[in-house]
Amino acid sequence: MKHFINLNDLESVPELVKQGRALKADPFSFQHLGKNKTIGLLFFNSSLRTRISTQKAALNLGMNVIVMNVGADSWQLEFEDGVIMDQGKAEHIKEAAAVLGQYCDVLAVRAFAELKDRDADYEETVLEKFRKYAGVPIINLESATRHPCQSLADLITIEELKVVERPKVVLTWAPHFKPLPQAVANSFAEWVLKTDYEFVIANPEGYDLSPEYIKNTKVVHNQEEAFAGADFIYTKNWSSFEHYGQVLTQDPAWRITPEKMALTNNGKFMHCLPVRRGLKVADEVLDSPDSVVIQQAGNRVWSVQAALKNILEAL
Ligand SMILES: CCC[C@H](NC(C)=O)C(=O)O
Ligand SMILES: NC(=O)OP(=O)(O)O
Repeated sequence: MKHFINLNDLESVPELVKQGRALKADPFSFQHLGKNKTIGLLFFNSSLRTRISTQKAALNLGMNVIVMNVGADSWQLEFEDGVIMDQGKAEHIKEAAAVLGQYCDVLAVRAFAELKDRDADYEETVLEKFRKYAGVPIINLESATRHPCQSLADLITIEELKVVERPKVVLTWAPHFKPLPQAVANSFAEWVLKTDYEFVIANPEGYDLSPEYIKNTKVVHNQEEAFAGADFIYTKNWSSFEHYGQVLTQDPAWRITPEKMALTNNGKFMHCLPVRRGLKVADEVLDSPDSVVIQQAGNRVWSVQAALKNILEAL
Protein backbone atom coordinates (compact mmCIF):
# COMPACT_ATOMS: atom_id res chain seq x y z
CA MET A 1 0.00 0.00 0.00
CA LYS A 2 1.53 3.28 -1.15
CA HIS A 3 -0.88 5.71 0.56
CA PHE A 4 -3.82 5.49 3.00
CA ILE A 5 -5.94 8.39 1.78
CA ASN A 6 -9.10 6.68 0.58
CA LEU A 7 -10.50 3.23 -0.17
CA ASN A 8 -8.90 3.23 -3.65
CA ASP A 9 -5.51 2.98 -1.90
CA LEU A 10 -6.21 -0.47 -0.45
CA GLU A 11 -7.14 -3.88 -1.76
CA SER A 12 -9.21 -5.42 1.01
CA VAL A 13 -11.13 -3.91 3.93
CA PRO A 14 -11.66 -7.29 5.66
CA GLU A 15 -7.92 -8.02 5.36
CA LEU A 16 -7.01 -4.67 6.96
CA VAL A 17 -9.55 -5.25 9.76
CA LYS A 18 -7.96 -8.66 10.35
CA GLN A 19 -4.47 -7.13 10.45
CA GLY A 20 -5.63 -4.44 12.89
CA ARG A 21 -6.99 -7.10 15.25
CA ALA A 22 -3.78 -9.12 14.95
CA LEU A 23 -1.70 -6.05 15.86
CA LYS A 24 -3.98 -5.44 18.85
CA ALA A 25 -3.14 -8.98 20.01
CA ASP A 26 0.59 -8.54 19.34
CA PRO A 27 1.40 -4.77 19.20
CA PHE A 28 5.17 -5.02 18.70
CA SER A 29 5.19 -7.84 16.14
CA PHE A 30 6.47 -5.56 13.37
CA GLN A 31 8.75 -3.30 15.39
CA HIS A 32 11.60 -3.93 12.95
CA LEU A 33 9.72 -2.30 10.05
CA GLY A 34 10.01 1.28 11.28
CA LYS A 35 13.61 1.26 12.51
CA ASN A 36 15.39 4.46 11.37
CA LYS A 37 12.22 5.64 9.61
CA THR A 38 10.46 8.93 10.43
CA ILE A 39 6.78 9.84 10.23
CA GLY A 40 5.68 13.48 10.19
CA LEU A 41 2.20 14.25 11.58
CA LEU A 42 0.74 17.50 10.18
CA PHE A 43 -2.34 18.98 11.84
CA PHE A 44 -4.29 21.79 10.20
CA ASN A 45 -7.01 21.20 12.85
CA SER A 46 -7.37 20.10 16.48
CA SER A 47 -7.12 16.48 17.62
CA LEU A 48 -6.86 14.26 20.68
CA ARG A 49 -7.39 10.68 19.54
CA THR A 50 -5.80 10.93 16.09
CA ARG A 51 -2.78 12.87 17.39
CA ILE A 52 -1.95 10.43 20.18
CA SER A 53 -3.01 7.12 18.58
CA THR A 54 -0.96 7.80 15.44
CA GLN A 55 2.16 8.59 17.48
CA LYS A 56 1.65 5.44 19.56
CA ALA A 57 1.17 3.29 16.46
CA ALA A 58 4.33 4.69 14.86
CA LEU A 59 6.32 4.07 18.06
CA ASN A 60 4.92 0.50 18.20
CA LEU A 61 6.40 0.03 14.71
CA GLY A 62 9.81 1.38 15.78
CA MET A 63 9.51 4.75 14.00
CA ASN A 64 10.69 8.22 14.95
CA VAL A 65 7.80 10.71 15.18
CA ILE A 66 7.61 14.45 14.44
CA VAL A 67 4.38 16.40 15.02
CA MET A 68 3.59 19.89 13.65
CA ASN A 69 0.52 22.12 13.85
CA VAL A 70 0.45 23.66 10.39
CA GLY A 71 -0.05 27.42 10.47
CA ALA A 72 0.50 27.70 14.24
CA ASP A 73 4.01 26.19 14.18
CA SER A 74 4.76 26.69 10.48
CA TRP A 75 3.98 29.20 7.72
CA GLN A 76 0.40 29.55 6.42
CA LEU A 77 0.28 27.52 3.19
CA GLU A 78 -1.05 28.56 -0.22
CA PHE A 79 -2.78 25.75 -2.14
CA GLU A 80 -3.87 27.69 -5.23
CA ASP A 81 -1.62 27.55 -8.30
CA GLY A 82 -0.70 30.57 -10.40
CA VAL A 83 -1.45 33.18 -7.73
CA ILE A 84 0.77 36.09 -6.74
CA MET A 85 1.49 35.37 -3.08
CA ASP A 86 1.27 38.93 -1.77
CA GLN A 87 -1.12 38.23 1.10
CA GLY A 88 -0.86 36.33 4.41
CA LYS A 89 0.33 32.94 3.10
CA ALA A 90 4.14 32.85 2.98
CA GLU A 91 4.73 29.35 1.54
CA HIS A 92 3.25 27.31 -1.32
CA ILE A 93 2.24 23.68 -0.88
CA LYS A 94 4.57 22.73 -3.75
CA GLU A 95 7.65 23.63 -1.70
CA ALA A 96 6.25 22.78 1.75
CA ALA A 97 5.16 19.26 0.78
CA ALA A 98 8.40 18.52 -1.10
CA VAL A 99 10.57 19.74 1.79
CA LEU A 100 8.58 17.74 4.35
CA GLY A 101 9.08 14.72 2.10
CA GLN A 102 12.83 15.31 2.42
CA TYR A 103 12.63 15.05 6.22
CA CYS A 104 10.04 12.27 6.63
CA ASP A 105 9.62 8.78 5.14
CA VAL A 106 5.83 8.98 5.68
CA LEU A 107 3.54 11.99 6.18
CA ALA A 108 0.16 11.89 7.96
CA VAL A 109 -2.16 14.86 7.39
CA ARG A 110 -5.30 16.22 9.04
CA ALA A 111 -7.10 18.95 7.08
CA PHE A 112 -10.84 19.32 7.67
CA ALA A 113 -13.38 20.54 5.14
CA GLU A 114 -13.70 24.34 5.05
CA LEU A 115 -17.48 23.91 4.42
CA LYS A 116 -17.57 26.96 2.12
CA ASP A 117 -17.01 25.57 -1.40
CA ARG A 118 -18.37 22.05 -1.91
CA ASP A 119 -16.42 21.39 -5.11
CA ALA A 120 -13.13 22.51 -3.52
CA ASP A 121 -13.73 20.33 -0.45
CA TYR A 122 -14.88 17.29 -2.45
CA GLU A 123 -11.89 17.57 -4.80
CA GLU A 124 -9.79 16.84 -1.68
CA THR A 125 -7.36 19.61 -2.67
CA VAL A 126 -5.16 19.44 0.44
CA LEU A 127 -4.61 15.67 0.64
CA GLU A 128 -4.26 15.32 -3.12
CA LYS A 129 -1.60 18.06 -3.29
CA PHE A 130 0.37 16.35 -0.53
CA ARG A 131 0.04 13.10 -2.50
CA LYS A 132 1.28 14.93 -5.63
CA TYR A 133 4.14 16.99 -4.23
CA ALA A 134 5.52 15.25 -1.10
CA GLY A 135 7.16 12.31 -2.87
CA VAL A 136 6.44 10.01 0.13
CA PRO A 137 3.40 7.97 1.30
CA ILE A 138 0.51 9.97 2.80
CA ILE A 139 -1.89 8.86 5.56
CA ASN A 140 -5.25 10.66 5.84
CA LEU A 141 -5.91 11.75 9.46
CA GLU A 142 -9.30 13.20 8.43
CA SER A 143 -9.60 15.14 5.25
CA ALA A 144 -12.43 17.18 3.78
CA THR A 145 -14.56 14.16 2.91
CA ARG A 146 -13.12 11.08 4.64
CA HIS A 147 -11.64 9.73 7.91
CA PRO A 148 -10.30 6.27 7.03
CA CYS A 149 -8.33 5.73 10.27
CA GLN A 150 -11.60 6.26 12.15
CA SER A 151 -13.62 3.99 9.85
CA LEU A 152 -11.13 1.12 10.09
CA ALA A 153 -11.24 1.41 13.90
CA ASP A 154 -15.04 1.43 13.73
CA LEU A 155 -15.12 -1.84 11.76
CA ILE A 156 -12.54 -3.44 14.07
CA THR A 157 -14.86 -2.56 16.98
CA ILE A 158 -17.98 -3.97 15.28
CA GLU A 159 -16.15 -7.19 14.36
CA GLU A 160 -14.96 -7.56 17.98
CA LEU A 161 -18.44 -7.03 19.41
CA LYS A 162 -20.99 -8.37 16.92
CA VAL A 163 -23.08 -11.26 18.24
CA VAL A 164 -24.66 -12.07 14.87
CA GLU A 165 -22.87 -12.65 11.56
CA ARG A 166 -24.67 -9.81 9.76
CA PRO A 167 -25.41 -7.11 12.38
CA LYS A 168 -27.84 -4.25 11.70
CA VAL A 169 -25.77 -1.06 11.77
CA VAL A 170 -27.41 2.38 11.92
CA LEU A 171 -25.61 5.64 11.13
CA THR A 172 -27.73 8.33 12.77
CA TRP A 173 -27.46 12.09 12.66
CA ALA A 174 -27.62 13.99 15.96
CA PRO A 175 -27.99 17.74 16.54
CA HIS A 176 -25.17 20.29 16.81
CA PHE A 177 -25.19 24.07 16.89
CA LYS A 178 -22.36 24.67 14.38
CA PRO A 179 -21.60 23.14 10.98
CA LEU A 180 -19.46 19.99 11.13
CA PRO A 181 -17.91 18.09 8.18
CA GLN A 182 -19.55 15.10 6.46
CA ALA A 183 -16.16 13.29 6.49
CA VAL A 184 -16.73 10.86 9.37
CA ALA A 185 -20.22 9.94 8.17
CA ASN A 186 -19.12 9.63 4.50
CA SER A 187 -16.23 7.42 5.50
CA PHE A 188 -18.22 5.20 7.86
CA ALA A 189 -20.81 4.65 5.13
CA GLU A 190 -18.32 3.74 2.41
CA TRP A 191 -16.43 1.34 4.72
CA VAL A 192 -19.61 -0.34 5.98
CA LEU A 193 -20.63 -0.81 2.34
CA LYS A 194 -17.52 -2.98 1.96
CA THR A 195 -19.00 -5.41 4.51
CA ASP A 196 -22.18 -7.49 4.43
CA TYR A 197 -23.76 -5.69 7.39
CA GLU A 198 -27.39 -4.55 7.20
CA PHE A 199 -26.95 -0.78 6.93
CA VAL A 200 -29.43 2.07 7.44
CA ILE A 201 -28.82 5.83 7.64
CA ALA A 202 -31.17 8.07 9.65
CA ASN A 203 -31.06 11.83 9.19
CA PRO A 204 -33.46 14.77 8.93
CA GLU A 205 -34.71 15.97 5.53
CA GLY A 206 -32.00 18.02 3.80
CA TYR A 207 -29.15 16.10 5.41
CA ASP A 208 -28.78 13.19 2.97
CA LEU A 209 -25.10 12.47 2.41
CA SER A 210 -23.50 12.45 -1.04
CA PRO A 211 -24.65 9.49 -3.16
CA GLU A 212 -20.96 9.06 -4.11
CA TYR A 213 -20.37 7.77 -0.56
CA ILE A 214 -23.68 6.16 0.49
CA LYS A 215 -24.58 4.65 -2.95
CA ASN A 216 -28.09 3.17 -2.64
CA THR A 217 -28.09 2.78 1.16
CA LYS A 218 -31.56 2.99 2.75
CA VAL A 219 -32.01 6.50 4.20
CA VAL A 220 -34.87 7.15 6.62
CA HIS A 221 -35.95 10.47 8.10
CA ASN A 222 -37.46 8.77 11.15
CA GLN A 223 -34.88 7.83 13.79
CA GLU A 224 -37.11 5.45 15.74
CA GLU A 225 -37.85 3.45 12.58
CA ALA A 226 -34.11 3.00 11.97
CA PHE A 227 -33.35 2.03 15.57
CA ALA A 228 -35.77 -0.93 15.61
CA GLY A 229 -33.75 -4.10 16.12
CA ALA A 230 -30.38 -2.41 15.53
CA ASP A 231 -27.20 -4.02 16.85
CA PHE A 232 -25.00 -0.90 16.53
CA ILE A 233 -25.97 2.77 16.70
CA TYR A 234 -23.24 4.98 15.19
CA THR A 235 -24.02 8.59 16.05
CA LYS A 236 -22.51 11.63 14.34
CA ASN A 237 -23.51 15.16 13.45
CA TRP A 238 -22.84 16.51 9.98
CA SER A 239 -23.83 19.71 8.16
CA SER A 240 -25.99 19.57 5.04
CA PHE A 241 -24.36 18.33 1.84
CA GLU A 242 -27.29 19.56 -0.30
CA HIS A 243 -27.26 23.04 1.26
CA TYR A 244 -23.51 22.84 1.69
CA GLY A 245 -22.14 23.53 5.12
CA GLN A 246 -25.45 24.73 6.52
CA VAL A 247 -27.13 23.85 9.84
CA LEU A 248 -30.76 23.36 8.76
CA THR A 249 -32.05 22.14 12.10
CA GLN A 250 -30.88 21.61 15.71
CA ASP A 251 -33.96 19.55 16.58
CA PRO A 252 -33.33 17.98 20.03
CA ALA A 253 -35.74 15.20 19.09
CA TRP A 254 -32.75 13.64 17.27
CA ARG A 255 -30.75 13.38 20.52
CA ILE A 256 -29.86 9.79 21.52
CA THR A 257 -31.77 8.78 24.66
CA PRO A 258 -32.21 5.57 26.70
CA GLU A 259 -35.76 5.31 25.31
CA LYS A 260 -34.41 5.21 21.75
CA MET A 261 -31.68 2.72 22.65
CA ALA A 262 -34.44 0.53 24.14
CA LEU A 263 -35.82 0.17 20.59
CA THR A 264 -32.62 -1.64 19.54
CA ASN A 265 -31.51 -5.26 19.89
CA ASN A 266 -29.36 -4.51 22.95
CA GLY A 267 -27.61 -2.13 20.57
CA LYS A 268 -24.11 -0.80 21.22
CA PHE A 269 -23.68 2.97 21.17
CA MET A 270 -20.77 4.18 19.02
CA HIS A 271 -19.32 7.63 18.42
CA CYS A 272 -15.94 8.70 17.02
CA LEU A 273 -15.54 11.34 19.82
CA PRO A 274 -15.31 14.12 20.82
CA VAL A 275 -19.00 14.12 21.73
CA ARG A 276 -20.96 16.92 23.44
CA ARG A 277 -22.82 15.25 26.30
CA GLY A 278 -26.42 16.32 26.71
CA LEU A 279 -26.51 17.91 23.27
CA LYS A 280 -26.11 14.82 21.06
CA VAL A 281 -26.52 12.00 23.54
CA ALA A 282 -27.91 11.65 27.07
CA ASP A 283 -25.37 10.97 29.83
CA GLU A 284 -27.30 7.80 30.69
CA VAL A 285 -26.54 6.38 27.24
CA LEU A 286 -22.89 7.38 27.20
CA ASP A 287 -22.41 6.04 30.75
CA SER A 288 -24.25 2.77 30.11
CA PRO A 289 -22.53 -0.63 29.60
CA ASP A 290 -23.86 -0.51 26.01
CA SER A 291 -21.62 2.45 25.16
CA VAL A 292 -18.43 1.18 23.47
CA VAL A 293 -16.91 4.59 22.62
CA ILE A 294 -13.76 4.03 24.75
CA GLN A 295 -13.02 0.63 23.20
CA GLN A 296 -13.71 2.21 19.80
CA ALA A 297 -11.24 5.03 20.53
CA GLY A 298 -8.67 2.50 21.77
CA ASN A 299 -8.93 0.72 18.43
CA ARG A 300 -7.66 3.86 16.67
CA VAL A 301 -4.10 2.71 17.53
CA TRP A 302 -4.55 -0.68 15.80
CA SER A 303 -6.31 0.96 12.86
CA VAL A 304 -3.54 3.38 11.92
CA GLN A 305 -0.88 0.82 12.90
CA ALA A 306 -2.28 -1.63 10.34
CA ALA A 307 -2.25 1.06 7.65
CA LEU A 308 1.26 2.20 8.57
CA LYS A 309 2.56 -1.39 8.64
CA ASN A 310 1.37 -1.93 5.07
CA ILE A 311 2.93 1.38 3.97
CA LEU A 312 6.28 0.52 5.60
CA GLU A 313 6.26 -2.93 3.96
CA ALA A 314 5.84 -1.23 0.57
CA LEU A 315 8.65 1.34 1.03
C1 LIG B 1 -13.37 13.20 14.70
C2 LIG B 1 -14.35 14.31 14.46
C3 LIG B 1 -13.70 15.59 14.00
C4 LIG B 1 -14.68 16.69 13.71
N1 LIG B 1 -15.32 17.07 14.95
C5 LIG B 1 -15.38 18.37 15.28
C6 LIG B 1 -16.00 18.70 16.60
O1 LIG B 1 -14.94 19.22 14.52
C7 LIG B 1 -15.76 16.25 12.71
O2 LIG B 1 -16.95 16.35 13.04
O3 LIG B 1 -15.38 15.87 11.59
N1 LIG C 1 -12.18 10.65 16.45
C1 LIG C 1 -11.14 11.47 16.24
O1 LIG C 1 -10.54 11.54 15.17
O2 LIG C 1 -10.80 12.22 17.38
P1 LIG C 1 -9.82 13.49 17.36
O3 LIG C 1 -10.48 14.54 16.49
O4 LIG C 1 -9.70 13.87 18.82
O5 LIG C 1 -8.49 13.05 16.77
